[in-house]
Amino acid sequence: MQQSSAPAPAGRFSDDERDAVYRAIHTRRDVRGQFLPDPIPDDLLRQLLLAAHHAPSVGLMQPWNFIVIENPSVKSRIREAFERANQDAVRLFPAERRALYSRLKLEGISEAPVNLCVTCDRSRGGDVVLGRTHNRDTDIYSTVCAVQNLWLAARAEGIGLGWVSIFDDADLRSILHLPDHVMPVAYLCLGHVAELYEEPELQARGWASRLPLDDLIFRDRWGEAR
Ligand SMILES: Cc1cc2c(cc1C)N(C[C@H](O)[C@H](O)[C@H](O)COP(=O)(O)O)c1[nH]c(=O)[nH]c(=O)c1N2
Repeated sequence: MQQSSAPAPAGRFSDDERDAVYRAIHTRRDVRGQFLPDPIPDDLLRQLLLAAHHAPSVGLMQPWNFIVIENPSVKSRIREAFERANQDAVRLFPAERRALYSRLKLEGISEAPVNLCVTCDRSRGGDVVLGRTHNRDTDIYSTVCAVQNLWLAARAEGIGLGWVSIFDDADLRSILHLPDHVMPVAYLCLGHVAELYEEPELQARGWASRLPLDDLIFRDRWGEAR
């Protein structure tokens, strides 16, 4: 017999619950330099990973894996990979931005007690996955949804999280022994934090700023460039 579970009524959030969700969204920050050395208890880390694991995914593919990295020698190889990539990165910016770029702290690999690589197993679910038939990259999008869930849950738990993407993919693959069908999607640094920036650190440091929302909304103006 086929099993089914009927949809339950959509419970409304209380005002406090709703405010808490928005607070997590609006005060979530990318953390690089504010990590404390205190360890993250295993059950708390598991809670965060459970939040990630409840992300939406194409065809319920759940293509993610979570590689937990705490070993200092692995971290130090990752840090070296970052350094190599970052030396290339700085040269790509116009000369007048390079000094500011070089002053930015863009990772907390060694300081964060836990590093996490969130990967996407592109073969999970077989060749044909519902919803992925016409856009193969939806598995990667799903994995990014898991990262965002993790990021928001971490914020609610007082855990800082920083995403580091300045790597040569081949370095991450080789250090973490990833097979070809597994893609490293996000390299994350996690740890307790004493304080958080009130605005994106890149904005506080004059690198970029949040765009006005109204400039990004297009409604019934299909003829116009966007
Ligand atoms: C895909 C992706 C990749 C990266 C980032 C984010 C995302 C989504 N961010 C963090 C990014 O700079 C930050 O989110 C924005 O500046 C906005 O700041 P808040 O996250 O709101 O604090 C980031 N930060 C950093 O210091 N080094 C990095 O390599 C990256 N890479």
